[in-house]
Amino acid sequence: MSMTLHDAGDLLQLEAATARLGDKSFGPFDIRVAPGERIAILGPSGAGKSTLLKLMTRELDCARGRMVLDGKPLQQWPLAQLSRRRAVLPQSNNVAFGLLSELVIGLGRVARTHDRHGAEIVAQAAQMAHAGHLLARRFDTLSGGEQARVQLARVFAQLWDAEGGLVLVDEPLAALDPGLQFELLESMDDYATQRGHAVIAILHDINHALLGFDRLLLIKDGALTGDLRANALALPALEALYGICLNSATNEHGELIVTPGRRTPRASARSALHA
Ligand SMILES: Nc1ncnc2c1ncn2[C@@H]1O[C@H](COP(=O)(O)OP(=O)(O)OP(=O)(O)O)[C@@H](O)[C@H]1O
Repeated sequence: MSMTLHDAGDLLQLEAATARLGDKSFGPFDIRVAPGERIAILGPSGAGKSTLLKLMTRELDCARGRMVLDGKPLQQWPLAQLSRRRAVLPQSNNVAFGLLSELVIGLGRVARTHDRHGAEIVAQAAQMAHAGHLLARRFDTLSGGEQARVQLARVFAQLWDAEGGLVLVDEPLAALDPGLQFELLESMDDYATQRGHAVIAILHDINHALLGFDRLLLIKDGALTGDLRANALALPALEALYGICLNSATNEHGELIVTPGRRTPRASARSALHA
């Protein structure tokens, strides 16, 4: 009897995927990603979020288990083909000294041999990432937030003319001011929705996760501790994940907004002095 190793509907499937870094083990992760899904990965610092993302991007090998992208084991994808199907924004990018932003964004297109519309796509991707005015600037002279926008434009350019792809991003909004964070959250959403791309993003901001994503993967101590819809029912699990309180409200657009707070009042040094 032949066994199906993946669900035909899945874009990405992790089957007991386990990573090892030094003496630490991460996983086993059992995760299925459907085409077009928007997934946020949340968890405390050092929990293993980037490690999980690196497994999904093939930057790290599975010590055990396996990963399947669109029906084919991830390891078997030829690199050029893979880069036309999935794009990755790592947590930090080291770009060769002196490259123009336009060229950095164009790096997203290198797997295409006859890229007739490449220049046009680079310009459009830059616009979408609010980096259109940075194209002629040297990347290494840009601020952290400007560099983040150029890198996001590179990711946009990579899968600009693809459909049903996978976008994996590690803290894409961390270096941006609050206004730009909302703008780029919207850009990522528009970009992915127009093309049917799934998005998996590591985030530290719970509000961004609730606002722009359908599903939350909660990571703690190297393991998946929750796989939930991104709605009010997820709040107790989020409180437990970070050891905090979340006060919630609904804004005038009907969106759920949370305010993180401490679980217990702060025992301040001042009150201890007067005790
Ligand atoms: N190459 C490595 N060798 C050994 N340990 C590592 C290695 N890379 C990461 N780690 C450790 O593995 C743990 C998980 O790291 P990871 O980067 O996945 O965390 P994270 O959840 O993304 O954290 P943050 O939110 O701070 O970015 C951390 O304790 C980290 O120090």
